[in-house]
Amino acid sequence: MPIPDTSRHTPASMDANPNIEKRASHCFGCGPANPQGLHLVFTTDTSNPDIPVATTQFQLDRLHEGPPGYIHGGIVATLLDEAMSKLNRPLNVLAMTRHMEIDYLHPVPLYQSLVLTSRHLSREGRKLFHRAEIQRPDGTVLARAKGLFIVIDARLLALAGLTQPES
Ligand SMILES: CCCCCCCCCCCCCC(=O)SCCNC(=O)CCNC(=O)[C@H](O)C(C)(C)COP(=O)(O)OP(=O)(O)OC[C@H]1O[C@@H](n2cnc3c(N)ncnc32)[C@H](O)[C@@H]1OP(=O)(O)O
Repeated sequence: MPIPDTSRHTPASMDANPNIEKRASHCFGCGPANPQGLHLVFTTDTSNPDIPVATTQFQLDRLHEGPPGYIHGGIVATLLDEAMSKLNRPLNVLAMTRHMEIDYLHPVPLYQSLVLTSRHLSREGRKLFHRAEIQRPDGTVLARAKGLFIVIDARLLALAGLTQPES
């Protein structure tokens, strides 16, 4: 019997380390340990600490195809969600996506280098409002999203058997 590939088959509940950041190494969007993930690496501009901006460049191939030659719409949503989620740590919170809405303005092409960027808009208590865009290098916006993220408190994290990130 073949030995299971633990990078794919170990359930999160069986990971030894409860630290939330170490567990994030298999995140489909940004986890370096996920062999099928997107491996997105963001640069975060915190020159205005109240309005962080996250940016990355990416290029996908047919593994993520939807319409012939273009990225699947669900993957477009993943890209936009991932970019917005990268604004939470610079704001010193853990937060999860509660709601997002997407405008698919143009098909998003495979095999082209594209720019994915996100920006924090505002905060109301535990509600964070962000936006994100996918652009061609010439600035043409192909898809954009607005997202509502809810701050996860330590109690909820503990209930899930997880611990806070190391500061
Ligand atoms: C538990 C595991 C923890 C893991 C931590 C990982 C951290 C890092 C992970 C990185 C992940 C990367 C990203 C990912 O992929 S995250 C993965 C995808 N997201 C999820 O799985 C989250 C699932 N949802 C939940 O678990 C709960 O909803 C949470 C815990 C988030 C909040 O549940 P809770 O029961 O506490 O609250 P609520 O849901 O009733 O509502 C909350 C508030 O939102 C308001 N509202 C709702 N809709 C709208 C709207 N359209 N416009 C304006 N406002 C709206 C609503 O009125 C309320 O406001 P208020 O009444 O309070 O004023």
